[in-house]
Amino acid sequence: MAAISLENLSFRYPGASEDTLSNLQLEIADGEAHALLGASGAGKTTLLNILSGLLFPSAGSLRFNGNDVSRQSGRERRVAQVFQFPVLYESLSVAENLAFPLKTRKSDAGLIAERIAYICDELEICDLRELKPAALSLFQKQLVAVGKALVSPDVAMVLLDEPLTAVEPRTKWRLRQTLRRIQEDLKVTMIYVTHDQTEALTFADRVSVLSAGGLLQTDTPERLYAAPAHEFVGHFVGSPGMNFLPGQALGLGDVERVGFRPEWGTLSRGDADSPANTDKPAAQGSIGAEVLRTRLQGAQGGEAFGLITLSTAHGEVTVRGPMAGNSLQPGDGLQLQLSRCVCFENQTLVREIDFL
Ligand SMILES: Nc1ncnc2c1ncn2[C@@H]1O[C@H](COP(=O)(O)OP(=O)(O)OP(=O)(O)O)[C@@H](O)[C@H]1O
Repeated sequence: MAAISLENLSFRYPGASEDTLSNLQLEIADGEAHALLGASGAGKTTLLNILSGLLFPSAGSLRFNGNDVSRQSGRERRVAQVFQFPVLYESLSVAENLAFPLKTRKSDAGLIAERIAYICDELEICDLRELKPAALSLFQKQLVAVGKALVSPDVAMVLLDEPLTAVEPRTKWRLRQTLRRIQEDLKVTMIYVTHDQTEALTFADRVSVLSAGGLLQTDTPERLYAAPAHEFVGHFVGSPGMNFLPGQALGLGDVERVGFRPEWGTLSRGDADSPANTDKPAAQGSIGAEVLRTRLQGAQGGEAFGLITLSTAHGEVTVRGPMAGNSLQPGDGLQLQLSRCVCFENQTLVREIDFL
């Protein structure tokens, strides 16, 4: 397995006037489960193609275990890839499909048999060995494709390109869990490329958020959530994303903007001294608000629970929490108390504040 490092890596498509990827700096540890997360057009496919050796960087370098592999083919780098749609030979059995990468490298029969047994055991697909792909579910086919990627004993890294795309919806979570288990068991360096934050945050040890060809943050899922380095990350990660208000709204006039997650707010009935929709800065961490609308999501501990959109003097915000027996009505005056917020200058994180 390999540690991967990108050093000031940039890429520009021939004829383009701007770089599609600019100055990427990234260190991925040997055996790490890493996710590249970004919206459509962020540059994920371009970076994936650079990692797999289909494209070469225009500037900077890509290193595997310290060796510059920027100009090597995927085969030389020993990169294996799992695509959105399982790539299997329909005329070959599962065992023969698994053997294929080793046969093309002229591995000896003993090693091939040993590796197929090992992979089938690890992926729990021993009962599928003699079946042809046509007899398999999409879930099973993708599992075999993962097996093909892992079968070579000297694979340096496995790239997973939106691997759940083609799998039946009800088995997506199972494949994601299986991938995670395999990664942990085999300690393979895996890079999972996706636009889906749930997939990225539940699969990876660390996630890199890519936007407009730049890396905004590389961090653990917990830190991405609690301390987004950039406002875009706060907005993009989480469902719904982070709320933003001017610093002055919370009496934090020394910072430009504050962000808080819907989960970081609790609501209480407003009092006469804290009317909603006034410009008066509130005590730090507390602000007057008025209910705009509510959206029931379910119940927790027998109490209605959902999203409450509030109007404040400084803009709308959304809070997740109990809906007081669903008795909240549009127009109700409330007090919003935050447990935590993060502060931004020029869209960049400058301070984290825990109020409680
Ligand atoms: N062959 C190409 N020539 C010129 N520009 C390209 C080419 N391929 C992609 N691009 C541009 O590079 C940028 C990044 O595209 P890329 O496909 O890497 O993004 P992505 O994050 O994978 O998006 P998606 O999830 O939609 O595939 C886009 O602006 C795209 O238009």
